[in-house]
Parts: sequence; C-alpha cells; structure tokens
Amino acid sequence: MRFPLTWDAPTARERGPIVATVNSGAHRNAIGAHGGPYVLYRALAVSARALDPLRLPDLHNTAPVVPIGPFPQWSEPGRIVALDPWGHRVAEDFAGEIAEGIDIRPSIAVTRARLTIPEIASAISLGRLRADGHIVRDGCEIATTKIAIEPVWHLPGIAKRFDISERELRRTLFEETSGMYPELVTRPDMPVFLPPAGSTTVYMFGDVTKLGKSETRIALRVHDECNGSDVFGSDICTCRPYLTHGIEGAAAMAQQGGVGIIVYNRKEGRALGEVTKFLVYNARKRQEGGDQAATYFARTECVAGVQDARFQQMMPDVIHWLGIRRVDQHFSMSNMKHDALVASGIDVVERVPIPDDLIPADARVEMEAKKAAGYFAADGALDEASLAGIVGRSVDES
Ligand SMILES: Nc1nc2c(ncn2[C@@H]2O[C@H](COP(=O)(O)OP(=O)(O)OP(=O)(O)O)[C@@H](O)[C@H]2O)c(=O)[nH]1
Ligand SMILES: [Zn+2]
Repeated sequence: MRFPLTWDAPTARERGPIVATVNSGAHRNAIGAHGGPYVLYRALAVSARALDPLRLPDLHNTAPVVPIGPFPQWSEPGRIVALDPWGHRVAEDFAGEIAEGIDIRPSIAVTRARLTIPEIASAISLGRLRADGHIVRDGCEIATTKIAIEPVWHLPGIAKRFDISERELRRTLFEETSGMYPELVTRPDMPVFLPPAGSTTVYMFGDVTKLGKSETRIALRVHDECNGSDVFGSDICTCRPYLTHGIEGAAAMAQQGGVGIIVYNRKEGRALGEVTKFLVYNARKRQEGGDQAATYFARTECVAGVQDARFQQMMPDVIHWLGIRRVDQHFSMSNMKHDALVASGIDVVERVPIPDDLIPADARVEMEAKKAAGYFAADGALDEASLAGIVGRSVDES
C-alpha cells in the first residue's frame, strides 16, 4: 500500500492521506466514501449519467478562510477518533499527490457567514445583547466562522471508546448495514471507515486564532438536530430555544474577548431518526393518563428499544480538535454530554441551564422528565407526586 496510515502521527504527511474514493484504485486506504449519507445521491447522479464518476474535484480557492490548528490534541493517542484532524488541509498537505491525479478529498471545510436570527434580534431590542459593529452588527447580524465536518472513524480508536474489540465493532457495522461495506470484515488492514452517517457543523463566534490558548474563555453549546423545533418551531421540546440561548451566550462570550462555539450534530431524534420520534409522540399523547413526564423515556424505549442512541462518547472529539481543554460556560443540562466531556479530560467550569421562561408549555413534560432522569438543574428534580402532575397536550388538541 502506497499510503499506510499512522493515525496519531504528529504531521499530516507522517499520518498519511485518507484515500476513500472509488477511482483511486489500489491507493484506497479507507473503507466507505466521502459525503456521509450523500454518497447515495452521488451514486444516483452517476447512475442517471449526470455525474462522471472519474471526474476529479477542482479544489482551487477552497482552502479554509482561517487556519485551525494543528493542536497537540491531534496527535495525542486516542484523543480524536471520529474525525480526520487534518481533513481541512488536504489540498495543501497532499498537493503533490493530488497534482499526480490521485483523488484525495477534504473531509472538513472552513468558511465564514453572517447569521440573522429573530431571537437574537429580540435579545438586542430587550438589551440583553448589544450590537458592537463587529461580532453583532447592526441589523442584528452575527459574524461567524462555520466549519462542516464529515465523520471519519478510526475503527481501533472507536472500538476502544466503546470498550469492545475492533473485530466485534467491524462485524456489527457490517451486519447492521446489511452487508453494505464488505471491507469492514475483509480488510482489517484498512483502519479507517467513512460511514454514511450525518455530519457536524461548528459555528464559531469571536477571534478563532485565540483557540488553543489556555487563557481563552470558551462558551459552548453542543446541540443534536431536532428539525421540528430547530427549523419549524414545534413546541413539544426545548431544542430551538436552548439553541438560540446558546447562540446568544456564544456571541456574548465573543464580545467579552473569548470564543463562543455551537456544535450542531446531525443526530435527529436522539439519533433514532424522525420517524421513530413522531411515532413516540403519538404513543406519548395517546397513552392512558395523557403525555406524562413520568413515562416520557419509557415511551421512546417501547418504540425504539433504547432511550437514546447518540452515544456522546464521540462528541468531545470536535472540542479536542479545536484545541480546547477547558469549557468556561457549557450551555446544556445533559448529564450525558457533561460526563462525556469530563471523562475525555475537558474541564467544565459552569453549566448554564435553559432559562425557565424559554420553555414552551408543552415541553414541560420533556424538561421535568429529563431532570428526574439526572439532567442538571439548580433547583433539583420534582418528587414523584409532582412529576405525575406534569401532563402535556393530547394528540387531538394539536
Ligand atoms: N426520540 C426522541 N427524540 C427526541 C424527543 N424530543 C427531543 N428529541 C431529540 O433529542 C435531542 C435533543 O438534543 P439536544 O437539544 O442536543 O439536548 P439534550 O441532550 O436534550 O440536552 P440539553 O443539552 O440539556 O438540551 C434531539 O436530537 C431531538 O431531536 C423525543 O420525544 N423522542
Ligand atoms: Zn426537539
């Protein structure tokens, strides 16, 4: 193999390029393909003869708008196993090989944007946030650096995180995708897998060059996708209000000279998917006694077999990738997120709960159920009798 991979090597060239493209033939050293789930649309585009499968990407002018790293975490053994820390620098680090015609592609892209968000506009008009003309501009725009990250799994490292053997992990991935990736079991010499799983987007506020410095204060919200609430404002959960509260906190941290970070993971419905989530909503709202906080998690388990499939063990990787060792403000009440960060060696200084007045009435069920299940709350959880009294709307009232 021309490009053997040494996962935790200190430089991109010593680590080796991840080659996961079908037209790179014998040079391919990774299982799967770029694009996460979009690989299937690529296949459709090829089969519809709309895309030439041999075409090489033109990466001219696509480089990151700001450098990210390298940070020491990138080569600390076992620190990062679910993304390629060198994935945004491919065009630069492997320019020679790409010029030779080897199809090596970035798995990370770094760009800039301005966000316009109604909740931020009202935070400004209520005086909670001020327009500073730099981070929060007039017209309520927030300047941000945004980063798209595809999953790149180092299988030995992932197996270690879940405390199983690599062999068992490979076999289960092979079987549960109905044999979609035979190399998982036939090519133990390929340690890396690009799964057809959702990506992560990071929105960063403030001076990105301050990352990796211990004096830089960090505000963080890690948010898992909830399309119904995040985009459509559905009132059964607290997702969008907590997200916008996190954005407000992240922008405020940037204004105070720190860096604010939102990590948005495509893990819809606790990574069980939206169909499962909507089935659960019906089961919750049609049960005898109505949609009760006391049975909130049991209903998800009835339908899906588990309460949550997000597995926050892999979540801290992106925080390590950004060179962060301490989070000063963590906008989350989730014990799973908190414990995952702390277990991976990140200090969490302050946990910031969602303010009470941002919780929609119907989402009280979720909020009290989560607190009863161990989510962080300054005022503690309700006792059993009060928990039984928290009941949401029925399915017919919607
Ligand atoms: N299966 C299922 N998923 C839900 C339900 N309500 C919300 N979700 C999902 O739960 C996830 C909520 O994630 P986050 O907003 O990141 O936060 P969290 O883990 O609840 O904890 P916080 O950080 O305290 O908000 C999203 O993936 C939602 O789509 C539900 O009733 N059933
Ligand atoms: Zn939600």
